Amino acid sequence: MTNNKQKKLTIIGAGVWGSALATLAKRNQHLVRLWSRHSTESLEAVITDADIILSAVSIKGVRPTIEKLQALTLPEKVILVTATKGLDPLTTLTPSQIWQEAFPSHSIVVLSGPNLSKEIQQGLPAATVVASNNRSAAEIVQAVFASENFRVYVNSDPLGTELGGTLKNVMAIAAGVCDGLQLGTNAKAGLMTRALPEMIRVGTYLGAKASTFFGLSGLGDLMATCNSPLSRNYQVGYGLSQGKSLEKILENLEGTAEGINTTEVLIRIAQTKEIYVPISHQIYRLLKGEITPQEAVKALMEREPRSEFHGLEI
Ligand SMILES: NC(=O)C1=CN([C@@H]2O[C@H](COP(=O)(O)OP(=O)(O)OC[C@H]3O[C@@H](n4cnc5c(N)ncnc54)[C@H](O)[C@@H]3O)[C@@H](O)[C@H]2O)C=CC1
Ligand SMILES: O=C(CO)COP(=O)(O)O
Repeated sequence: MTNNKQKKLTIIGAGVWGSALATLAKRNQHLVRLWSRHSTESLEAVITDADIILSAVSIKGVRPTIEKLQALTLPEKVILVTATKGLDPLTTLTPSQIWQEAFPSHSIVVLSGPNLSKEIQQGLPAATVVASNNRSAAEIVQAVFASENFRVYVNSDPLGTELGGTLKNVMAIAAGVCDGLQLGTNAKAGLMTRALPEMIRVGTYLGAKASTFFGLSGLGDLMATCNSPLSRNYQVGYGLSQGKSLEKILENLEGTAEGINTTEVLIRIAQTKEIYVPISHQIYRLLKGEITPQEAVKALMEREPRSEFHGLEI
């Protein structure tokens, strides 16, 4: 039996994040259908009558998922939510930009925040952001997920919200290196603090609001991911600091470390647009095997002296 508040939600992507989001919505008594490309049921069947379709696939699944949906009929009232934290290697676009391009008449909502999926699955308290140009669509998604253990905020900067969650993955790799090399609390504080203006420089260049990066999806997710061994991106950095090869680290990684692809795309953007991204640049060289973790630290420390808020308008 359905009531007015009960929504029909289809989640595409049954990885750890899609599954955690499904748990949250089910706890709120919504009708949830979780689908992955390996499901036996057809995508057409699981989106029938959906009020909301949420995509929690990794970045490489975004375009294939959109193509499958474009081949089906999707009424304009269906709200599309993207929870992916990545950048498209083909176009450098964010997932919400790709979704909006493919479905120009639909409301697109970004869901992003400090949300390590294992903690969410355990029912530990957490907060997140839903952001959209269409506030009422964001509020509908807010109501679907909000509970006593999951506090959901709304904002009107989907791009900034999305880029906070995406760019911090590169910084989480750096944080894993920092902890793995036992560089100490001062170094970690310095790294995380300097990470934020770097993210803001890129984000504002791409059209995001600087203030969004001080919220849950920017600073909040930066703190969560850079401080938790649960983060796959952190694990990548930590593994590299222990002399493991990237290939070996990925063999044992549970799920996707989006920061690897994001670093590559980000460096392409930064080089073309001449954006100063020193931390990301060293992570890029480290991931490529061009330098050791120790050399990355040395390169960061030996740069020309600069003023603290150079080039930043906050
Ligand atoms: N795990 C977490 O704590 C959080 C993850 N995220 C983001 O959510 C996204 C998914 O992350 P996880 O669930 O952790 O990763 P995962 O690796 O567990 O799951 C990835 C999902 O994407 C699907 N997928 C991959 N390639 C595909 C393709 N070519 N076509 C169709 N589907 C494809 C997989 O089937 C799987 O369902 C990532 O962008 C991640 O950054 C966001 C917040 C928290
Ligand atoms: O985005 C996340 C937490 O908010 C998950 O981080 P990882 O993808 O590094 O595990």
